[in-house]
Amino acid sequence: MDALLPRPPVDLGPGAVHVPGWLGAEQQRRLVKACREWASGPVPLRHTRLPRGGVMSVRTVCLGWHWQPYRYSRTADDVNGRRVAELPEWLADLGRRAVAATAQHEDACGEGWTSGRYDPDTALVNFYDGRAKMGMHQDKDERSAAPVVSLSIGDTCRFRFGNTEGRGRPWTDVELASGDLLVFGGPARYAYHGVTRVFEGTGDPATGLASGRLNLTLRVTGLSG
Ligand SMILES: O=C(O)CCC(=O)C(=O)O
Ligand SMILES: [Fe+2]
Repeated sequence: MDALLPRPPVDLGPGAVHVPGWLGAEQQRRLVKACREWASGPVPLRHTRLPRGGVMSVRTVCLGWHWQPYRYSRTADDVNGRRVAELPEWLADLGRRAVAATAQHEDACGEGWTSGRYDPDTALVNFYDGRAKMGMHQDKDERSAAPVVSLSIGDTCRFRFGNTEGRGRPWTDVELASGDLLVFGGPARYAYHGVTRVFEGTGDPATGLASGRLNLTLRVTGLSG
């Protein structure tokens, strides 16, 4: 299908670019395999607990830094207290290539996002089953305004990209399919966004993921230590 109907990159407003089919089949397989390993430890894939007692429907494992609402730490204090796995250099490299791939959109983004070296130090790996969703939120626990690089594998989802003012409209709904890249930085860095639906059974099992959806976001925490 991808080859039959190539989908060109789309700007989702200043600072946000969606590049369909950016990851090749081999890269997707490699990522699925790696995610499976990360999901088994040292910190297991888990439903993140929210401060008010709820749990997120997605399951998450973190690399480099552990995220829990609403901070980063080196150890997974809300799971098993262990230090999270390192963010591998090959994944940081993939993030750099992702940012470079969207460089032609930089003009639309005001402040340059490709001017410095992109050095992500954390990745959040989210797994969605057919019922999982993610409510509208900002990625704002990082102390750096560097862009967020998002990679999707498996089932297609409906991703809602909103505005920086609040959870409501205006927003743009896009379908993120297996292999798609999304980068948001500059004026879009603090835009609200979420996943309203996963379309079960739309992923290709050849990726190694028999069902569900994986999303990896690479970020710069701006933290040290
Ligand atoms: O799954 C996605 O596409 C978005 C994930 C996300 O927004 C997050 O992890 O903060
Ligand atoms: Fe997010």
